[in-house]
Amino acid sequence: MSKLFDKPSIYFIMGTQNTAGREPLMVLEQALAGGINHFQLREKGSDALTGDALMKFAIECKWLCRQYDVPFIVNDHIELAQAVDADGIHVGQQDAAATKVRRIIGADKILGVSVHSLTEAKNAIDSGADYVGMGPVFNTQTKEDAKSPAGVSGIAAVKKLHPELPVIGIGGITPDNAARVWSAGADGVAVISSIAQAENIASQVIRFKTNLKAGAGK
Ligand SMILES: Cc1ncsc1CCOP(=O)(O)O
Ligand SMILES: C=C1C=NC(C(F)(F)F)=NC1=N
Ligand SMILES: [Mg+2]
Repeated sequence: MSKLFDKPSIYFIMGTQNTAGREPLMVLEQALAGGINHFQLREKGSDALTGDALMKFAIECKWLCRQYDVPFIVNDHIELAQAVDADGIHVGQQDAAATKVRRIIGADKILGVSVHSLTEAKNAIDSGADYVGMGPVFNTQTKEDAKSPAGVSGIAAVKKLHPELPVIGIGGITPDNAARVWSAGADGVAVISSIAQAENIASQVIRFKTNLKAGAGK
């Protein structure tokens, strides 16, 4: 299997509440056409899909990702990830313990863990995480209970101690600041609103790629 995060990964994350009223599957298809490298279904909030509607939506997202050979990751909901045979699951510190999740999903699925410190990063590695997400890096309105922006120092610190651990930056990332996350050593950038709410979604993904490639040269 190719390296999970061939640098720099554009990791698109979306739920039905992030698309500013546009058809979510159209948004995902456009992002895939633009060349995202990973997709995470993060269905949260009061008007989030549930039950059969969520299951149906998740299956449709998964098949779109399959058409573009992009890993399909489910946030939080292990049972949903299992039910639709997702490629992986992403859990936060308040979700099921990563060790338990790894045992449930098995060795071949992707396990991502949100971390906010070196200790949490170490625990994630010991729990069998394939990558960690760190943020919010910049200001974000997308996650109501987000911690205050931490900048890129945490990413640099984790990469220094664990150079082999893929680290994804998240929170307020746009084409204009993505290179800063990249030059701090991140293996990829996770993006919700800057892609999901872009005028032209595919071109916005291409803008991320172009700016990251340019930033990589620095
Ligand atoms: C899920 C999450 N975790 C930390 S910030 C964030 C939201 C990121 O959304 P956006 O890319 O729109 O700032
Ligand atoms: C809260 C989150 C933090 N990081 C990530 C990822 F980008 F996948 F690492 N996803 C999340 N849902
Ligand atoms: Mg969570």
